[in-house]
Amino acid sequence: MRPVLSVEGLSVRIRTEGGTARILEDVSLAVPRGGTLGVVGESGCGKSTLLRAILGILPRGAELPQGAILFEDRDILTDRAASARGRIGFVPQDPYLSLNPVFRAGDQILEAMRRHAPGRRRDHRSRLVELFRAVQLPDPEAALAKYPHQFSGGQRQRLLIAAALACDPALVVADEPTTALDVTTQREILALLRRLVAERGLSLLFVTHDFGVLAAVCDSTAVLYAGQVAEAGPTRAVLDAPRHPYTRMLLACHPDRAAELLGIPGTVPAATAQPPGCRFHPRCPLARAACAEAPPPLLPAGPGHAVACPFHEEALPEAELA
Ligand SMILES: Nc1ncnc2c1ncn2[C@@H]1O[C@H](COP(=O)(O)OP(=O)(O)OP(=O)(O)O)[C@@H](O)[C@H]1O
Repeated sequence: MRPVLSVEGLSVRIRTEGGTARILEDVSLAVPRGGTLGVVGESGCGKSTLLRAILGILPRGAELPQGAILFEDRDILTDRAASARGRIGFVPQDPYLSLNPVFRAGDQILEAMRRHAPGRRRDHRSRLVELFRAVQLPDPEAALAKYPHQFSGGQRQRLLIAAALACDPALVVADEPTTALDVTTQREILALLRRLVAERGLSLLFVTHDFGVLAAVCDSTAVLYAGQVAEAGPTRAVLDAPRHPYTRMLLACHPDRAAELLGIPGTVPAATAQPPGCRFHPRCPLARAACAEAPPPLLPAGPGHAVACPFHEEALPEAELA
């Protein structure tokens, strides 16, 4: 079956006063229909920019992206009529910042439903109550009349998940939707997302910097480093048998996978000063001259598993894995 979303050779650049920020470079990945893809990487590696490109909301100064973003087989970068607006649900990172405090939460979602699918208010209303029930908001009828501050953080995130589902999207993209929540609530929201994917056949693109979250939700994973895909494959293969030196070093820092990425020695380069070739080479213990010459292609590393490093079979020095 063809993927619901297929990003092919996507490059995103933004002009800034400090030069051109080369944020994403030749990124390819796919979200299978009814499947979940996680995109993981350190802060600044381009996760949010990837989502913005998919949602068609790149910031001011962005050049026309190179490559293609095929959503239900049409390129939403070039085919205006194929615009994905309203057909891709979005769950934002911070439920506290994503609702207008002066309007009832239900009205805000109903307004969005009306914009995307004109129809009778009563029908939208009953669909929203059904969605509130599906995301397990207590007393769904009463929830319609409440203001955002009358919900807890976890309940607000449930509201936003309901909002993302309201227009019956073919794909839901979620930008670290549990980061702002406490651990227990985080677990509940992840369980909810898993259940919705299973019961509603949702396709989900999930951005995170937390390997634990990734393992809990995503069937497949793409590891992003400085705007390039370092490694991609089934989540279990990427976590249990990581191939790229970057993934191996990250996972060695967090053997229990429960912690967030704290990073490895060095920093992600500024987007205006990306190194040539493999962008990880200045931090890589396996690097050699060739790594600075051209970006390495993704090479097969197992069933459905690919790695952008020709030296991925070499052992890393012990010190890097301590
Ligand atoms: N509008 C912009 N203009 C210039 N550079 C930008 C802009 N937006 C993002 N960047 C740069 O692009 C790179 C990737 O940023 P992005 O926000 O996509 O990363 P991220 O992986 O989502 O990070 P985080 O996990 O911290 O949210 C960073 O170096 C960032 O400074």
